[in-house]
Amino acid sequence: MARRQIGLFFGSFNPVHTGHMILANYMATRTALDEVWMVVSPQNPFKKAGSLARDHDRLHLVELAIGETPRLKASRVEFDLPKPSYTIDTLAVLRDKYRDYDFTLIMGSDNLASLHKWKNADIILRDYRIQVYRRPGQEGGELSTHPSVTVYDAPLMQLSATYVRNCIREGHSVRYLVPDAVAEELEKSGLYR
Ligand SMILES: Nc1ncnc2c1ncn2[C@@H]1O[C@H](COP(=O)(O)OP(=O)(O)OP(=O)(O)O)[C@@H](O)[C@H]1O
Ligand SMILES: O=C(O)c1ccc[n+]([C@@H]2O[C@H](COP(=O)([O-])O)[C@@H](O)[C@H]2O)c1
Repeated sequence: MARRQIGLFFGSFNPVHTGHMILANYMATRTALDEVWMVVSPQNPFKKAGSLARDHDRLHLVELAIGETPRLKASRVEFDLPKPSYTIDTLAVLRDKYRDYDFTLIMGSDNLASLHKWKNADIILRDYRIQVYRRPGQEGGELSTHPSVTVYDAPLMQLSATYVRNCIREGHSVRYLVPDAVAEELEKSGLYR
């Protein structure tokens, strides 16, 4: 039987937005992947924790965003690992736990451009395939042509979690910037206000 192909889309998802969902769904339905797991990272090693909502709140929003969408899943695997969240360590845990699955990384071209600074980047590039999604105005740098990297052209959306957080703080609507269920929950909970 063919091994199940899982795409891992790591992110702070602070909060998850429509750009993330377009990317996750594109990778899950238009490439050789069987599923995409959206892995919520408690703490990106490169980002300040300052405006970061609680892990469980961010995970809940990702679960709401996914709803019943086929092939998409939310993962909390990093919640039980040391912080900050080093991707190589998470990959080792997942490989060990799911021996029948093949894991591929999914990332935006902005993250590819700084991948060389990640912990054990050389091992990540040697042992894993990486599916990259072009982010407006952000090229992936030299690694775009690495043999482990495939760059996909998917619909572009100029949107960031920072922009969504700023909208909320300034009292503007985020409807359509995030999935409906996420917009409702953000309004109800007062998160990022
Ligand atoms: N609009 C977008 N379109 C496609 N990919 C995106 C978009 N925004 C973020 N990504 C990708 O999603 C992943 C997780 O990103 P992250 O959670 O940091 O979102 P972000 O919107 O960039 O957040 P922030 O503004 O807080 O830095 C990264 O690989 C990033 O490249
Ligand atoms: O492993 C590393 O060294 C490393 C360095 C920078 C970022 N990452 C991971 O990359 C993912 C994307 O982060 P973010 O905040 O841009 O959504 C998140 O899971 C981080 O933990 C991982």
